[in-house]
Amino acid sequence: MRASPLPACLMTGMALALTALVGGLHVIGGTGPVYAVSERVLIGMVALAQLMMLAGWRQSARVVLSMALIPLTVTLLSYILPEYWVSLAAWDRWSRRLTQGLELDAWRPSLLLALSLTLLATACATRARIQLGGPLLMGITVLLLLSQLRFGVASTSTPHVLRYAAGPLEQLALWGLLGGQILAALPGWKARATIVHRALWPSLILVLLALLLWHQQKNFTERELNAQVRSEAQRLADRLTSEINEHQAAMSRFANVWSLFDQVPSQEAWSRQAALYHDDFRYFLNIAFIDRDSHIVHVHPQSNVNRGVIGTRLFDAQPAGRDAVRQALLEQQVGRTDVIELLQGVPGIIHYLPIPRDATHTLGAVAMVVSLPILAETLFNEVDTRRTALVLAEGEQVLASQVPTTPLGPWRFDTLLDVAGQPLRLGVQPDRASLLERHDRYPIASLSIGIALAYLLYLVLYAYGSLARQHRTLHASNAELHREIRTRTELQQEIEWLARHDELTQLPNRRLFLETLKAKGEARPLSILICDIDHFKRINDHYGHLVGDRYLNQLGELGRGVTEAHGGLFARYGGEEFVAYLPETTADQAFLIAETIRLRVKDADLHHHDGSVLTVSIGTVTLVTGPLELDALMQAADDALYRAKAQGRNRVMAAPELATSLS
Ligand SMILES: Nc1nc2c(ncn2[C@@H]2O[C@H](COP(=O)(O)OP(=O)(O)OP(=O)(O)O)[C@@H](O)[C@H]2O)c(=O)[nH]1
Repeated sequence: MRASPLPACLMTGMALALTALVGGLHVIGGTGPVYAVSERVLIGMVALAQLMMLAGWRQSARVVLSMALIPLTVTLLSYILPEYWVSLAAWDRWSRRLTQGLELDAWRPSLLLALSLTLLATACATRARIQLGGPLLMGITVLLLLSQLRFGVASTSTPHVLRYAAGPLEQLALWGLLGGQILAALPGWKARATIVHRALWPSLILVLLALLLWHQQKNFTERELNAQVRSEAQRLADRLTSEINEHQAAMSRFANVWSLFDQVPSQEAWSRQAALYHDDFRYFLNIAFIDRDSHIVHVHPQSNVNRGVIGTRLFDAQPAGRDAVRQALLEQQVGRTDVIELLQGVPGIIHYLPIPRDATHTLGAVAMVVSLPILAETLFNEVDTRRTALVLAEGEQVLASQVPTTPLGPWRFDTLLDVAGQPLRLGVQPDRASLLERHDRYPIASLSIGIALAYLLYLVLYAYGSLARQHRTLHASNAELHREIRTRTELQQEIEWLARHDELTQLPNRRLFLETLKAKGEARPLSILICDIDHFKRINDHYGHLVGDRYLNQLGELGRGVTEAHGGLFARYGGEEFVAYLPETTADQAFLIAETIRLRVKDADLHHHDGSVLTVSIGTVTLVTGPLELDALMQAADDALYRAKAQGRNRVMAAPELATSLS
C-alpha cells in the first residue's frame, strides 16, 4: 500500500460502510448472536485502519490494527491450543472476566473469519510490502474466503460443532477489504513481479495443500466426534431399556406373589408388599389390586387423589384401560393402556398384570400406575443433565425433558425405547461446551502450521530471489568495471608510451632519451651520437612524405640495431635527426659505431630521385670524466655534426673528448 489510489479507498470505505450498516441494524434490531457483533466490530476496526493507512495516517492506523490483532490472536489461540494446555473452562473464566458473563464461545468469531482478518490486518500493518509477503497474505486470504464461501454453498449433512465460516455479509466485507488492499498494492507490482511469482506459487500451493489437509482432518474429526456422541446416546438408550425391563420383571414378580394366595389380600398385606416396590421404583405412582369383576379394591399409597377410585368398576369407568383390564382378567395376559393422563395430572401408563389361580381362573389383577415423568427422571438421573439435554417423547408430545441452561450443540440423536410395548422416543443432545471440549484441535493446528510454513517458504524464496538478482546486478557491474579499468589502463599505457616514443619509428623520443641519460648516465666514458639524414628534404620533395616516412623508419631500424648491439639507446630526436646514447663507450668506440651506422645506411639501398645513395652525417662526443652536463654534451655533438655537414656530409665527425668538473 504505497499510494492512496481512489479505487482502493472506495473499496475499503464500502467494506467499512457495510460493516457499520449491518452492525447498526443489529444494534437497532437487538437480535442475533454475540459473536456476530464481535466479528463486525473487528472487521470494522481493520477496515478503519486500512482507510487510515491509505490516507497516510500510518501511526494511528497501526494503533487500531494492534488493538484488533490482540483479540484476533486470542481467538486463534483459543482455537489452536490443545484442551490439555488451556481448557475451554479456563478460556471461559478469562472470557467472563473480560466480557461480563459471556463465555468464550459466545463472542468468539468464526475460525476462517478470524484467520482471514488476521492476515488482512498483518498485510495492512506492513502496507502489503511484497518483501514481507503481502501478496502471499492476500493470496491466502483469497483461498480462505473461497473456502468460507464453500461452507455457505455446499450443504452438509451434519452441522459442524465449530463455527468455521462467517455470515454472508461479513464475508462480503472481507472481500471488500481484500479488494482495497489489492488495488492499493497494484502500482509498482510489476517491478519485482518475477521474484514474487517465483516465491508466490510454491507457497500458495503449500497453503492449498494445508487447506485440503485441514478439510479432510476437520471432516474426519467431526465425524468421529459425531459417532462418539451417537454411540454414547445409544448406550444411554440401552441402559434405559434395561432399566425398563427390570421394572417390568419386578411387576411380574409382584403379581406372581399374589397367585400363592387363594383370596383377595387384606389392605394391610397389600400395602406392606406394595410399599416395597413403591419405594424401590419411585415411578410406580400407585399399585392397585383389581378384583375379578374389575373393581379397584386396594390402592397403595392412598392419597386424596386416589382414595375416591376405590370400589370403581373399571369395566364401566375407564374407557382407556378397559381393554387392558379385560386382557388381564379374562385372558390372563399383561394388558396396558396407551400413554394417558393419570389422575395425578401427569402422563403415564397403567399396566394390568393378571394374578392367576389356575389355568382359567384369576384372583384378580395388579394395576401398576407408571408415571412417565418420574420414570424419565429416575432414568435421567444416571446422566449428567447439566451437559446433556434429554427428552422423552411420544411422537411429538414431550413426556419428560431435562435441558441444561447452557447452549446446546448442533447434534441430537433420537432412539426408540420400548416402554412396556409402548414405543417412546428418547432424544439426547449434548451441550455445545462439552462438544467443544472434546473437539480435536489438530485440524486447525495443521491449517495454521501450513499457513505459517507457507509464509516462511515465501520469505525464504523471496529473499533468495532478491539476493540472486542483486548478485547478478553486482556481477554485471563488476564485469563492466573490470572492462572499464582494463580499457583505461591500456589507454594510460598508450599515453605513457606515446609521451616517450615516436609514433612513426616506434623509437624512444627526445624525452625518453634525455630521461635515460639523466637516470643512467653516471658511467664514464659516455658517448653521444647525433645523426642527421643528408638532403632529406629532397626525398620528401620528390617522393612525397609517405616515402620519406618509410626512409625514416628504415633508418630508425638500422640505427636501433647497431646501437642496441652495443648496449646503447637509439632515439628519434626530432625531424630527420636521431641521437644515440652509448654508456661506457670511448671516443674511438663511439666513432666506430657511428661509422658502422653511416656505412649501413649507405649500403641500405635507399636512393634519392637522381639515383644517388642516401647518406647520413654523424657527430659524436665522449664525456670522459666529470658530471653530466647535458647542454654542453649535446652542443658539442651538434657542433661535430655541423662540421660533418659542412665538410661535405656522409661522414662522422668526433668532437673533442669532454671532461667536466664540479663547479
Ligand atoms: N617525411 C618526413 N619528413 C620529415 C619529417 N620530419 C622532418 N621532415 C623533413 O625533413 C626535412 C629536413 O630538411 P632540412 O632541415 O632542410 O635538411 P636536409 O634537406 O636534410 O638537408 P641537410 O640537413 O642540410 O642535409 C624537411 O623537408 C622536413 O619536412 C617526418 O617526420 N617525415
